[in-house]
Amino acid sequence: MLATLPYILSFLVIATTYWIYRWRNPPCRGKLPPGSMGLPLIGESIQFSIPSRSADMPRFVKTRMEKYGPIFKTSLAGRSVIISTDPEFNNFLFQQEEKCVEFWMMDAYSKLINHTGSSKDGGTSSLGGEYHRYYRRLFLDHLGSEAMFFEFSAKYLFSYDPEKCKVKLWEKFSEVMQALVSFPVRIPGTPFYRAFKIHREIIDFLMNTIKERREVPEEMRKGDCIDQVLEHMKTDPRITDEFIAIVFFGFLLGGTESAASAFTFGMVMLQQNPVVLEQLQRNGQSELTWNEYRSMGYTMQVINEILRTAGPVAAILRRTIKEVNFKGYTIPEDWVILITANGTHLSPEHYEDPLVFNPSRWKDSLTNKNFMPFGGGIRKCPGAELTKAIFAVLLHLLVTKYRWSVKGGEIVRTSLLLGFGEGYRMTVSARS
Ligand code: HEM
Repeated sequence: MLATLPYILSFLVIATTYWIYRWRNPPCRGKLPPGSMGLPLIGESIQFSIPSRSADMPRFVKTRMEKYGPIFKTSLAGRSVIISTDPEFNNFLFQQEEKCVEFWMMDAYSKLINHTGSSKDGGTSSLGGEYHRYYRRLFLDHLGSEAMFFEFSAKYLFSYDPEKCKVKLWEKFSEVMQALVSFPVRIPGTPFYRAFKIHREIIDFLMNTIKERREVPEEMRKGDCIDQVLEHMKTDPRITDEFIAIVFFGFLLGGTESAASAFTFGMVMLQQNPVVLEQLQRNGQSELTWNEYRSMGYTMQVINEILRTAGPVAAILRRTIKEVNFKGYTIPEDWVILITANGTHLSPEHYEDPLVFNPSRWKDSLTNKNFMPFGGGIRKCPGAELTKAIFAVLLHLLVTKYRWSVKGGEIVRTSLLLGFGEGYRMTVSARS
């Protein structure tokens, strides 16, 4: 036995060295983008999750962009990942939906919401591409241009009343969001475990709401989204209560947090830039009508600038379903690509003085190829126009009817989200 020990040890050393080598140099038929795969197994997950307390792009992205350029590799939560801040590559990827890349959620997120959109997994066990199609149809058919942010959306979807309902949905959603990039292990005490339990509570709450509504006589229903869904259910047996609960969960999680945090960020920026605020006030003297909205040149410039600087959706995730070749790099199949518009919107290469809040930079055109706050291609945010309309109305009301001052707070960015630490405290009072 003793005689074989040196052989066993040598074998272990060689196998471990080879494993580490393979970890650092993943197999690829061409040239992978530069970058570091970090430590075996955990990769660079820890560095990725460290928040930055500034309005600038997340530190994780900034330091790597400076070192490696706009496209780089890393490893996060057990996955091989390419991060792209290159607008050309991002626009290329938006056009490659379902050809070379597909929608992807971090493993923790898919496990949390019991949803895998991946064709590799055969679509989701129960939902898959159907989830996406139903989701979009329901959104565009029903929400039209009236819904707003979290509680407004919840009210519109299923007549949720935050004042009367004992379940404080918003607080629960915030907790779930904090666990979106975590290792998907269901061990008590971990953020994932807690988020998993809260997610189940929310789904049960939503399923219960659907069940209760079913018992209400048709003539007494509220005409909200649930009522429409109950009609669909009569003719389509695939639409179950759980399916709808998951769709609503997706709506609330996907849109409302981004819009609310971008708007909060905008209020802070306006307070810090009195010249912009004054110009908005001058523009907003008349009553707001549809024609007025369409011609709100400066307001639209302010909205663009809020979306550019706030960048509430810091990551759009895709998985390669085929090898992707771009600008001399090869990205193998089954890698995750994290598209971060912040890396473009806050880069001096694409915007002069990117941290300066300057709506006038949009005076000649409100669009350009380096501006993608709502993503692009077939997955582009269906709430984009709605968000801009709501922002326009809210800004108009705020600057004409109210004054506000920021009492304290800080901007906290992670590589995925825009947040405000303990919250931003503001006082808002009506103008006399
Ligand atoms: C500042 C506000 C918002 C920003 C920056 C934003 C951004 C985005 C982005 C980048 C995507 C694409 C994700 C991807 O390609 O994987 C997306 C998708 C989506 N957004 Fe928004 N969004 C905002 C507001 C909203 C609002 C208010 C709603 C609804 C009330 C909404 C509903 C959705 C939905 C349902 C999707 C999924 C679309 C799909 O899967 O095809 N968004 N959003």
